[in-house]
Amino acid sequence: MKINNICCIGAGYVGGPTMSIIAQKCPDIKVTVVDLNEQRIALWNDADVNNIPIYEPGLSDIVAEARGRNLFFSTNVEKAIDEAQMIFISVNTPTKTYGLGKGMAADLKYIELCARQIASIAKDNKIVVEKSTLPVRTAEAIKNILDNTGNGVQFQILSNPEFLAEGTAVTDLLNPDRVLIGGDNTPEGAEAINALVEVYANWVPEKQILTTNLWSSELSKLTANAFLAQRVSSINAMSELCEKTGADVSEVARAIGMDSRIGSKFLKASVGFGGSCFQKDILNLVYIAKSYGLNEVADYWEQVIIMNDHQKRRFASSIVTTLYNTVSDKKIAFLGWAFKKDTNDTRESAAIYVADYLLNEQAKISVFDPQVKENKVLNDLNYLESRSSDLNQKGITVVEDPYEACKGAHAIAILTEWDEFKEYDWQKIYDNMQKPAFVFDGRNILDAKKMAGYGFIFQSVGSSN
Ligand SMILES: NC(=O)C1=CN([C@@H]2O[C@H](COP(=O)(O)OP(=O)(O)OC[C@H]3O[C@@H](n4cnc5c(N)ncnc54)[C@H](O)[C@@H]3O)[C@@H](O)[C@H]2O)C=CC1
Ligand SMILES: O=C(O)[C@H]1O[C@H](OP(=O)(O)OP(=O)(O)OC[C@H]2O[C@@H](n3ccc(=O)[nH]c3=O)[C@H](O)[C@@H]2O)[C@H](O)[C@@H](O)[C@@H]1O
Repeated sequence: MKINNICCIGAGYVGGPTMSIIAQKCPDIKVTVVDLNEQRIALWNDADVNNIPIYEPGLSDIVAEARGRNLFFSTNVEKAIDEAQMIFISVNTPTKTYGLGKGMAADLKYIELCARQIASIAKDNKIVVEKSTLPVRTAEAIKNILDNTGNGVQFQILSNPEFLAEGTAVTDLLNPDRVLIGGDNTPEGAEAINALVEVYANWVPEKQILTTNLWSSELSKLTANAFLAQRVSSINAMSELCEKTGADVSEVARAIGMDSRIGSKFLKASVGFGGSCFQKDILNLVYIAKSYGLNEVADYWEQVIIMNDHQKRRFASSIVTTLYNTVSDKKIAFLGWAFKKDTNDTRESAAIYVADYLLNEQAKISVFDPQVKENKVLNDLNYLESRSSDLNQKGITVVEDPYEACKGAHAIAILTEWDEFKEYDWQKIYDNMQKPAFVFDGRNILDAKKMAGYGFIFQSVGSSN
């Protein structure tokens, strides 16, 4: 079957960039991205393409090329579903905040809503593609809903998890290590798999397109994220030991990374991983393992989260202890709020938790992030419900100039590894701070010797300097 009309439900960090690349690489396919969020869709359609709602290097050029040609953003979900042969579900699957599985299981209510909507609208056979990250065996539930509430048309379910990382979404999508497609082991399943393989084959070499059964595909996504996060927690665990022993975690990472069995990527010690997915996907994995009675498996993976929480807390507490055990009314500058560089996404960013800790200690925090605006910072803090929004607003200010953020501060904490932080005039920053002036580099991006040369008392993660 040749696909010429695709719909994607969910115009977020995955749906938006993924569909933009499909549209760019497959000009013969009409791609419509739909979302219930009118404001988000309006921004995707903004005449000034620089206003698209997601900051990703290179993305606005691609949207400019394809939008209006074969790429469309719309709130008319029904029409797009009706017209499409293939429907990607790319909605959010956050951790449940209520009821059974609260705090661990994935909340599948948005997925179920999509399935019910597709079932009620579809008047011809459709291929439904799980793009969202889902618990293993979700396809079974989706199929049940589609088959039992539909209009008697045939549905094929595919699992096609997304492996892009934010900040590098465009290059990851253009040159993926692999594309994974899982489907039913039936002739109809194979036909659906082939239809999706053909879409990707427009730009991805076929040997990099893996096809598996549905459950392997669903579980591979959770496994990949668990392994990646586990590497960060492993190196962060070693960072604490380095600080005690005089070893330097960057040197250790380099030494072990040259072992080709270990590999050098994803070994950067940090203030802790953030992002919308690592924590949620591991908690989901832990929940699934527990639900099968696999308690040792669950405990093993849960430790990755426990270590990450510890890393964020110990970074924050070391600021307090180093500043003579009190930060009350002291100005602490935060450079960075996003969970990593080159994105405006702040979900689960370590910065939020470090700020929360310091606000409990009555610090006054001044934040600068090149891509994050004030309302997002406040929303992130309010979401934790640690204190009233009034108190959050009193404790934190967000400024548009890094030098202003640091002016008069007792300490600076680097929370995101934005490249521009390395280029600042650190002597000028030092001169305008309270003395002694402290820098806590949660991303190990600054040179310890140079920073000491300017006069700073400098601490980085995983080194006793
Ligand atoms: N953010 C990332 O880098 C990656 C995310 N994923 C997975 O992809 C999925 C989506 O993640 P994001 O794009 O980050 O989420 P997001 O929250 O940025 O976007 C999801 C969008 O779906 C929309 N939506 C929800 N229910 C809807 C409905 N019934 N009809 C129409 N629109 C609806 C929401 O309004 C929202 O705009 C999640 O399962 C996530 O785990 C996978 C790989 C990477
Ligand atoms: O499922 C998802 O959402 C995605 O999750 C991650 O991508 P992302 O969270 O966007 O970004 P990463 O580059 O993985 O970074 C995650 C966090 O780990 C931190 N990190 C990463 C690497 C490292 O060595 N050290 C480290 O502290 C980053 O700063 C960031 O806070 C995975 O890398 C993607 O493959 C996956 O598709």
